Amino acid sequence: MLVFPNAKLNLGLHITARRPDGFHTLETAMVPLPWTDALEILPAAEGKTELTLTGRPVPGDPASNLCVRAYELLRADFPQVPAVRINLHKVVPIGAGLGGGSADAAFALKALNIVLNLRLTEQQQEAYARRLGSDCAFFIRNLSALATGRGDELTPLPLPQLASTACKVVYPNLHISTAEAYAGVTPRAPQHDLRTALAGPIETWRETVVNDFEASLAPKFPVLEQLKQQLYAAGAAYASLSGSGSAVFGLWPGLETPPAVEFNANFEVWNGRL
Ligand SMILES: C[C@@](CO)(OP(=O)(O)O)[C@H](O)COP(=O)(O)OP(=O)(O)OC[C@H]1O[C@@H](n2ccc(N)nc2=O)[C@H](O)[C@@H]1O
Ligand SMILES: Nc1ncnc2c1ncn2[C@@H]1O[C@H](COP(=O)(O)OP(=O)(O)O)[C@@H](O)[C@H]1O
Repeated sequence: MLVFPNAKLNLGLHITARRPDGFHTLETAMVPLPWTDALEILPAAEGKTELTLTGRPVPGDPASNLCVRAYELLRADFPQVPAVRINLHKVVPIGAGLGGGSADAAFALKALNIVLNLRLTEQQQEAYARRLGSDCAFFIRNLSALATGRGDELTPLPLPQLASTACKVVYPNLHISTAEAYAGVTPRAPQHDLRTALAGPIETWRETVVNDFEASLAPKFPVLEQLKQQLYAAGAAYASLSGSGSAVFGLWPGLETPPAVEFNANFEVWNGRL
């Protein structure tokens, strides 16, 4: 079975408290971004589960790849399942705040559910996904949602303004560790109610929709603010860091495609619609 795990963007992100377990409570809107990897899961020819990686190099031991961890998690509960061959072609930038690894984990669970005929409900798949990462549960239903708690409590959040909006995502070739980014933030009460702010026209979001990672990352990574300013100079109605970065995106309501913008030649750019 061949699936295409897509990335996500965060629209606003409030880090509200540090929990005793070291994780943080947050509220953020998550929307699917159609920048995708390709993931194939097949019954294994021999009795051994194997992963083949192509495309962008994925840091870390292949045995700890989130696709393999998804399989191992299911096998612990369903020991009779056969071995599988997993082929992952990695496209989405890593350490970018685009949730690419989390998407691979969730899409692996969804594909394994079908290939191994496990008949898990979406709710059960979300429960497995949560165990692989805070962001993973979002990618099971893969619909725009308000995420609270650790980022895994999801409430549907339709955002009709995005239907006719062009989007540009810029990855400045910088790997930002999510754990380190959280460690640099001082939690605080939100200045605006996120749901109310996002109900307004996109043009108002510049004043009301904030990603709390931006202020703490800015001194260390000045390129992030520079990218936002470049996107605003090119007419974006809203520009922001996604998640814990380093990808920055801009939105152009009413446009089919975003305007061309000159970035450093080492940066990667995705243009399209959400
Ligand atoms: C910041 C966000 C916003 O959507 O996305 P990314 O920037 O990673 O894409 C997420 O909260 C990232 O979720 P995810 O990438 O799944 O994180 P996890 O694997 O669960 O945790 C990685 C590390 O981040 C920190 N962490 C994560 C989630 C959370 N609510 N509080 C935390 O403090 C912890 O230090 C944890 O060890
Ligand atoms: N399939 C995978 N794709 C990407 N990263 C993976 C994968 N499996 C494990 N990882 C690990 O997860 C880390 C961060 O993944 P990713 O979700 O892409 O970043 P972000 O948290 O910025 O959205 C990487 O440093 C990598 O070691």
